[in-house]
Amino acid sequence: MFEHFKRVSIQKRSHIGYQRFKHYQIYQVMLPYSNFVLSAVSIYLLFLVFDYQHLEDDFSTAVFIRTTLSALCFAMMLWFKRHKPKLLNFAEFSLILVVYWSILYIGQLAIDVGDFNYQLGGTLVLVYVGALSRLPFHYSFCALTAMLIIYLVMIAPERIAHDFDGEVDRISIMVGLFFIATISSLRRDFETWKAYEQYRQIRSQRLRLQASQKSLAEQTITDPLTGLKNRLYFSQHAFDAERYACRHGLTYAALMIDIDNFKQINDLYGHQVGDKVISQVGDVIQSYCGNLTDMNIRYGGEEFLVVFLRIDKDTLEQIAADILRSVVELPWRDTGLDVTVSIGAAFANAKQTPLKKLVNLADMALYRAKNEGKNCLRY
Ligand SMILES: Nc1nc2c(ncn2[C@@H]2O[C@H](COP(=O)(O)OP(=O)(O)OP(=O)(O)O)[C@@H](O)[C@H]2O)c(=O)[nH]1
Repeated sequence: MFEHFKRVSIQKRSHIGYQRFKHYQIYQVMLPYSNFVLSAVSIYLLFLVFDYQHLEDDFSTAVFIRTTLSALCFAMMLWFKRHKPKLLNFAEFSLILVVYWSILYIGQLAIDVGDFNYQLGGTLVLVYVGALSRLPFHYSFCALTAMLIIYLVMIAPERIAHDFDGEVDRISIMVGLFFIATISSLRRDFETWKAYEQYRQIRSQRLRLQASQKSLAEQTITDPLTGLKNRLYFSQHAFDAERYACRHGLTYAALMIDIDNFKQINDLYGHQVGDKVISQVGDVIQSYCGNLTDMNIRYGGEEFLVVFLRIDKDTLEQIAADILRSVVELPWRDTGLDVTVSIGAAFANAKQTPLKKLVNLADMALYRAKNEGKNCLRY
């Protein structure tokens, strides 16, 4: 128990933690259970039947008070639920007090006609606060205290004058009820905190799981060496890209880029240097194509594929020329390592040529570039 108190007070001190708890209390506790308030209001309205028995001439006043207040409670709770759920605690707290006051007021009317036992309905409101309401403890405690005071001011003096012993009994029962309802509210608060703790843990586990699923999914479509998308990504998105290009009647284009004499680089300088070359060529391609496409793929070992859905021939040629030049200018020159790439390009109308065929055309053009001296662009 002490541990629980300590934990609650530590969490309450942390402002953000407390704000989150408040949010939980409103949206996960108060909101779903707010219809209970309406059932309590219905019971309050049903007491009209007894008003008729007890009040004789003042019956119409009671009818007016009960119907007006019930309508107000219904309307207010529904309105707050819909428009201002954050104020639901305050709304229920106010309604409890107004309803309690009205019961005692009707009780006073009964006293005026000589009936001293018609305010006991007020104790049902105390029971409601302890047993049914989902108000946080500080609201419940304030409401219970206020109700006790209202009773002591409005009803107790007249009843003491009428029946001292009976009223002392009644007040002691009310005080007992006050303590029981207070303790119930406190226990409810602890349970809410506990439920919130569990909810928070489950939620953070779920978020962690979602994040790791997302990063795993990202990893499966990303090439770890270059950070570009891999062939799996291409096969997953090729159909959508093709359909989009067809629907919009686009002429799409593909560049197939392959590092020249790469086996030799591996053999002469080792695989680590080979990896660095692949990674740097990937950076060059990304720097020229990244803004124009998200189909920037490491297609094979030292082979890259770029698909453009909207591009004109001049821009494509400019990009290819920039890539050829930038790869040659890579800082490897100082080490005596010559890095160049060959590029095959293809253009096609999406309605007539499937994307797979476009890629084949680019591949064939790459083959020509390799055969015609490498370090060049061919169609
Ligand atoms: N370091 C490294 N080498 C790789 C990787 N993937 C493939 N390779 C190597 O790349 C080389 C490709 O060689 P080839 O297909 O003969 O092509 P090439 O030597 O570039 O010849 P051309 O394409 O005709 O210019 C092979 O030796 C593969 O082992 C990789 O991720 N890292």
